[in-house]
Amino acid sequence: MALLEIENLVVEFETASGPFRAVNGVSMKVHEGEVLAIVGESGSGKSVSMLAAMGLLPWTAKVTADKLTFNGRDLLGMPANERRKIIGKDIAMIFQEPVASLNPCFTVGFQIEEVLRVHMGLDKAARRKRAIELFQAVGIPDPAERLNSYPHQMSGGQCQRVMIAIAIACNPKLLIADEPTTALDVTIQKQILDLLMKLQADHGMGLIMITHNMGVVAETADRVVVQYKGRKMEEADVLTLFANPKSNYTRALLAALPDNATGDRLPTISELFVDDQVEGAAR
Ligand SMILES: Nc1ncnc2c1ncn2[C@@H]1O[C@H](COP(=O)(O)OP(=O)(O)OP(=O)(O)O)[C@@H](O)[C@H]1O
Repeated sequence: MALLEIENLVVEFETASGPFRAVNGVSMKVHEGEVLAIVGESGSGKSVSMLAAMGLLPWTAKVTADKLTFNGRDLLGMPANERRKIIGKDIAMIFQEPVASLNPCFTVGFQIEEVLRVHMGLDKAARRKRAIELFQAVGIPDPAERLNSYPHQMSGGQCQRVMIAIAIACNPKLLIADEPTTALDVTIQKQILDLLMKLQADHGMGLIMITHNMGVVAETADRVVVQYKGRKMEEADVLTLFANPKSNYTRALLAALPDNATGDRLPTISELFVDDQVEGAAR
């Protein structure tokens, strides 16, 4: 059975100029221990698809799907309090802006221990012990001391490590990483990706890697979903996608990689891809 199964997901936002369809009939599956990359340019609906699955969109979003299940359980049909028990525990998410994702008013120790209190029911001493273990696991030096720091006292890379520690605190079955390295320095990006891949392998988690970066896809993914303007354009295992892309949009994404540049100037996606091909999108 798939860990997360999505069929024909549609997300519409109510806006001042009328309804806006951000996700248009997307389907995908993620299995235990599998790394699925969702790739596409900014605005293609990658984050909104996953926030919809997590139930984290604002009330202006209308979410429908033929199927939206986690471990066989219907996420859309279940009461909000049931869903909250799954989100943050069995499914965890990390975001692009690690500093902004943490609460500036509380120490990072308080924030990780709160997750352990709410979802795991650990007492104070057990929470502290586990928090130190988790900080060690994500490579934060002097973990016992660092627990007393506020987010602004840590670098972006350290804050992302804290976010990852919080995300894995309850041993999730599925981790959704939304552009986890985009806001970080290039040298730190590789360290964070390596850390995520190590944790995924050690814990056998399913991992959904949302990215606009084909390099990240090549380094991490088993399978890839390519999205454009809210639609799924293509889905393939990573080797097939790079060797034999089916959709023109995927070909355009690959041709825009610096390694594939042939002339003086790198072509843009819009030069390489004509939009009317979106009608041929995969379901
Ligand atoms: N609350 C909202 N109200 C209205 N439109 C929204 C809302 N949230 C997102 N959108 C729109 O939905 C579309 C998809 O956004 P989404 O964030 O999923 O894109 P993305 O592919 O993840 O790109 P990025 O990498 O830039 O986040 C965008 O056009 C965005 O402006």
